[in-house]
Amino acid sequence: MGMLVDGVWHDVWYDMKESNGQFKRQPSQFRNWVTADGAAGPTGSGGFQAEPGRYHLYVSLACPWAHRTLIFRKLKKLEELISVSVVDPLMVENGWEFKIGDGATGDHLFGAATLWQIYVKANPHYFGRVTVPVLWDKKTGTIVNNESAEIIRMFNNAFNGLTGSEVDFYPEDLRADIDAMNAMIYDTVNNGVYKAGFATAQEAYAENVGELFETLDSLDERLGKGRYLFGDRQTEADWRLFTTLVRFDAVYVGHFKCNIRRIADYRHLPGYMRDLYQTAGVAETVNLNHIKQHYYRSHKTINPTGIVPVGPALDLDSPHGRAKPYAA
Ligand SMILES: N[C@@H](CCC(=O)N[C@@H](CS)C(=O)NCC(=O)O)C(=O)O
Repeated sequence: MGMLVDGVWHDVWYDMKESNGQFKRQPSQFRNWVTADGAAGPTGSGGFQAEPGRYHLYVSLACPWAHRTLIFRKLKKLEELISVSVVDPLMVENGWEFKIGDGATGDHLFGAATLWQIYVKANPHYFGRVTVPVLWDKKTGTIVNNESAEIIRMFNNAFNGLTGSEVDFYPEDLRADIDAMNAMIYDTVNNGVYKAGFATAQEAYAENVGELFETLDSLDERLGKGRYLFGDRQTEADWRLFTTLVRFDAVYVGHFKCNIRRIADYRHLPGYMRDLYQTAGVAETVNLNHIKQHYYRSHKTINPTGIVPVGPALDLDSPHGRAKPYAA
């Protein structure tokens, strides 16, 4: 684990002294958008037109943020258009590394050894953390964007003219509600588990765990009234929640000490999670081995022995029971 300082790699853990033991996630720095016609998106500059074969995704199968982009690539029929390289699950002194085997693919574009080398290709003076996912432009040789929330928005619509995909996970009439739901889920659930797990002060940990379970309790209640977060319409908000839920009992309960309840203990969340998991194509994006290997072996300050727990036994393929009574 480390960061780049003026393009030079340094092996350093998160500095939390300034923040009273609270984990603060750094904003992503590459913020251009791929658009249908190459016009600039909401941030950054233009010149990144949706074209088959032009873009490449760098992901970790362990990472919940990168996982969103893989799900959207699958559901939006982008597999033929956007290629992917998968990093090794272990992230230690060199950060994310490229190795081949057991689901890790190596770097298909440059044969690089580490992800930081890709960041330096895009910006030789890059200063900051080296995170997945990364959306790379083969044509101009740079990183278009390294913010998963934005990459999934691009995938949702920029390539529709090429794929013919019409499914819309961010429909106009629900946008404000989806944004509000995302904000709550991001802060207290997606990032909430990290804020609990990386906390180095008891109070910071307890506060974040409390907020996390308050949100999970309220979501469980909401999911008693509809199949998805917005009734019978599957949206971006469901997929953003899913990537944390599917890691929860295997990793966050033990490794991040988010252990007031398991997802399995809830009434509606387990079936909801399996429903999403069983959506065509999604199971192939879930790699519980990478997930467990990454967290338990990479965070030496949390789990110094690097022992990976054998359990829990999860059955994501069992019937989800969610299609009724919610179907109209
Ligand atoms: N805001 C980013 C966050 C991505 C992120 O933090 N990824 C983690 C893996 S789960 C990472 O690569 N961390 C490396 C580091 O912080 O040094 C996004 O959603 O794309």
